Amino acid sequence: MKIQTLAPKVYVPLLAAHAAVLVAEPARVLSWSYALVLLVLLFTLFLAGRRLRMSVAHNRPWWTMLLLALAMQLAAFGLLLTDSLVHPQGTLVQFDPTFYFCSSSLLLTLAAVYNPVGPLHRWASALDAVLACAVAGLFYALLRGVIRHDTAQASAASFVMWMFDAMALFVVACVTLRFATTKRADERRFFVVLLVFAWAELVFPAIHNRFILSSESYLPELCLDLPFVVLGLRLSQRRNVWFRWYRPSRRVHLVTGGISPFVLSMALCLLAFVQLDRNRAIAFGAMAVGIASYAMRVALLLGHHLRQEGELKHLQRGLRQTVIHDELTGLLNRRGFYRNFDRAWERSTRDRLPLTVALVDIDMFKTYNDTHGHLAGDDCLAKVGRALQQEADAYGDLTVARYGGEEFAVLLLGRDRMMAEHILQRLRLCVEALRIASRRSRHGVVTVSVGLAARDEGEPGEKPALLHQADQALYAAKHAGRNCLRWFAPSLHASELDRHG
Ligand SMILES: Nc1nc2c(ncn2[C@@H]2O[C@H](COP(=O)(O)OP(=O)(O)OP(=O)(O)O)[C@@H](O)[C@H]2O)c(=O)[nH]1
Repeated sequence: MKIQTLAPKVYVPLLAAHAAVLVAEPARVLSWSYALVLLVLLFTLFLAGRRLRMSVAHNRPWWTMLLLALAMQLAAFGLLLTDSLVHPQGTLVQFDPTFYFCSSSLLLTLAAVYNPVGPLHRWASALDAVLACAVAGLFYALLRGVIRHDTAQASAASFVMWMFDAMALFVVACVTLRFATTKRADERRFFVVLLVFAWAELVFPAIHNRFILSSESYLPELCLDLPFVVLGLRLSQRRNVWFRWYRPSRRVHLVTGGISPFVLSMALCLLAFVQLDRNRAIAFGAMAVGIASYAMRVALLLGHHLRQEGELKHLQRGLRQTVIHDELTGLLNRRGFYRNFDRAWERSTRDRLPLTVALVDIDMFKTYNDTHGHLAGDDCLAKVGRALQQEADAYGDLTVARYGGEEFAVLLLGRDRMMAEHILQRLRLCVEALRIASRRSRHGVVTVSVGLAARDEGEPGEKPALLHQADQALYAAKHAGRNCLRWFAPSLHASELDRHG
C-alpha cells in the first residue's frame, strides 16, 4: 500500500479511538489518552525515519534533528503516561517531561539555524546555535524552578503553560524566518515540513492549554495528537504541494536574514529579564551572551559585505580593462582610443592646444599573413604594438591604440607639427628596427606607413573630420611607396587617395 493512502488510514482510526476514550471518560482516562498520543507519535516517527532514509546526504542533518526532536517528544509523553499511571491524581514532579520538551524545542531551533553552505553561514549557524542552547537552557531553568516549587498553585500552572507557548512561539519565529529566506529546492522541501510542524506545535497545544484549565471535559486532549497528524500527513506526501507558490525575493532574503539573529538575541534577553528575580547571575550572564553574540553576528555580516564589495570593485576594474583594451597587443582598443580622443579633443579646445592624430598601418600585412601564416601574423602584431608603446612611453603621455586589424592610432596633445612628425618618425623606425623578417616585402622586414592630421591651436574643426584626414594621409603614404610618413594636405590629389592593393 502506498504511504500517501496508508497515513490517513492509520491516523483516522487512532483519532477516532482517542475521541471516543475522551468522551467516554473510562477509569484512568489520561493514561488511555497519553497511550493513544504515543501511538500517533510513533507512526509519525516512522514516517520521519522513512524520509531520513530517502533524503540526500547533505540534507540528513536536518532530517536527523527533526527525528530526534520527535524522539524527545516520545520520551516526554512516555513520562506523562508513566506519571498518569503512578499518580492518577496528576502531579508532574516525579516524572517531569520538561527536559524532553525543551530538548525537542532546542533541536527544532537548531534545525532552523543550521546552514552548512559557505564559511559565513557556518559561523553564523554556530553563533545562532549557542544562542539557541542558551534560550532553551533558560526556558528549562524557569520551568523547572516553577514545577519543582509551586505546582500546587493555579498561577504556577498558568505560568508553565504560558512558558510552553512562548517556547513554541520562539521556535515558530526561527523556523518561519528561515523558511522565508530559503531558496534551494531541496532545503525548501525540508523547511516546508518544519514550518508546518512548528506552527501546528504552537497552535494546537496552545488551544489545549487554554481549554484544559477552564473546561471540565477531556476533549481538548485531542489537540495533543494534531501536530503529529499534520506532520505525518505532510511527510507522507511525496511532492512538495504546500507553499509551492512562495519564492523569496532578494529583498525578503536580506530583511529576514537580518531579523533572525535579532530574534534569537531578543528572546534570550527577554528570558534573562524574567529570570532576573530568581537568579541574577544567570540573568546577567544570559544578557551578556545575547548582546555579545548579536554584535559578533553583525560584525560577521559587515565583514562579509565589505569583502564582497572589495571583490566586486576588483571585478569592475578588470571588466573596465577588458572593455577598453585589446587582448592581442595589450594596447587600448578602438573604444579606448575614442574615449581618450574625446578627452584630448576637449582639452585641446579648452586650453587651445594643438592635437595631432596619426594612423600607423603595417605594410603588406595580407601578404605577410599569406606567407608566414596567421599565427605569425598575430605574433607580429603583438610585437609591433609593444614596440610602438615602448617608444611612445619615452615621450610622456601619448595615446597608442590598436585602431583595428593591422592599423594603430597615436594621439599627440600639445605637440606642434614638427615635434609630432619627429615622434612618428621614431615610431616608424622602431618598427623597422624590430627586423621582423617579411620575405615578400620590398625591405625584407616588416615596416609601417603613417598618416598624420593636426588640429592647430584654436582651430574649430570636428573630430570625425580629423580622423578622416589622417586616413587620407595614410593612403597618401601607401601611395608614395610605404614605410614613410605623410601629412594631410587639402591639395592631396584624389587619385593619390585610392586605396593601395
Ligand atoms: N594575423 C592577423 N591578421 C589580421 C588581423 N587583423 C587583420 N588582419 C589581416 O590584415 C590584413 C590587412 O590586409 P589589407 O587591408 O589588404 O592591407 P595590407 O595587406 O597590409 O596592405 P597595405 O595596407 O596596402 O600595405 C588582412 O589580411 C587581415 O586578415 C589579426 O588580428 N591577426
